[in-house]
Amino acid sequence: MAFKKFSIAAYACAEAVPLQPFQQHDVETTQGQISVKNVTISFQRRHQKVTAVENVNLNIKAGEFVALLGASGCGKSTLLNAITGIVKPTEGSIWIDHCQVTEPNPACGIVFQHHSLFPWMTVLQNVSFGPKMLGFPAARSVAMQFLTLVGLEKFKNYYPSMLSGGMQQRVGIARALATQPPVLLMDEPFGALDAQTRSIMQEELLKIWTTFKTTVVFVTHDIDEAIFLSDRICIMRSTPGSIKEEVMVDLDRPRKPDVMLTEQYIKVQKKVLAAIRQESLKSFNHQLH
Ligand SMILES: Nc1ncnc2c1ncn2[C@@H]1O[C@H](COP(=O)(O)OP(=O)(O)OP(=O)(O)O)[C@@H](O)[C@H]1O
Repeated sequence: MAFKKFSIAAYACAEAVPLQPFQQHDVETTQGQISVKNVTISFQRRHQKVTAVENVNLNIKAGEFVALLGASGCGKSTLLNAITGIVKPTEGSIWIDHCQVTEPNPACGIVFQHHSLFPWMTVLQNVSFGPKMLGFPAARSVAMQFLTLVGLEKFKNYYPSMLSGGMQQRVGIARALATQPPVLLMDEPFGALDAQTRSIMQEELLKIWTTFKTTVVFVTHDIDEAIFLSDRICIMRSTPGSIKEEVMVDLDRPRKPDVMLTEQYIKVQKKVLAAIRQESLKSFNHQLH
């Protein structure tokens, strides 16, 4: 299937041809390399300057699954929003495939905690909206492929309000992937789901990622979620937010929930727990004062 190159200037400068859908895991992914260079992000809050993120350096390989893990308020969402181009770094720069991010750009698909589907559109209309906007030929059939990928092809004519929370998030994932972005940014996408649905969605996400090997940056508070999903966990420290430690997750793939019972998993968990607990206590005390 051939797709037009994106016409939006921010993405066109990468001179990238969008990934083909259903790219296999064993095919080496070359797009979606992220480079965060000396990034500091400050906000003006009334008369006070708030530094949300300070001097962050992070390199993410094409096709890598990286979790940003940290206590509430440590700057995870701010960093993610800077990668999307929604927030501008006060200092430093962010690059995707050697193209500097200066504005919101279609190289990144985004999934938030609360789905941001258009309530007046059907599931299919929601998923085909992005491809249509980017001028893809056959936007509807591309959208159908991604709906099939998340197992919701039978619900194409439903409106979002007719779906469960887990189904709405699946539509959100299909919508984010339908423009075939080299990077998928996920901000606590399963945070509002119950434990059972969340666990199923994590497995589903890994299956989708295995099929469509995009780079994923996944924000979460949840240690087990970060370990189960990712190749690497970046643990953030608070006030101001920065990367305290990186932990490699060298567990075999494909992963099933029972990986959590293995010695190897518990070893990674202990490492992450030790780093995060120190930071959580610090952040909690800071919020109290
Ligand atoms: N637009 C803004 N204006 C002012 N301050 C902001 C803005 N966005 C974020 N902040 C501040 O920056 C800090 C980091 O916020 P951010 O939302 O990135 O943290 P987080 O780690 O994602 O938190 P949570 O896990 O609770 O969502 C917080 O102190 C927050 O109040």
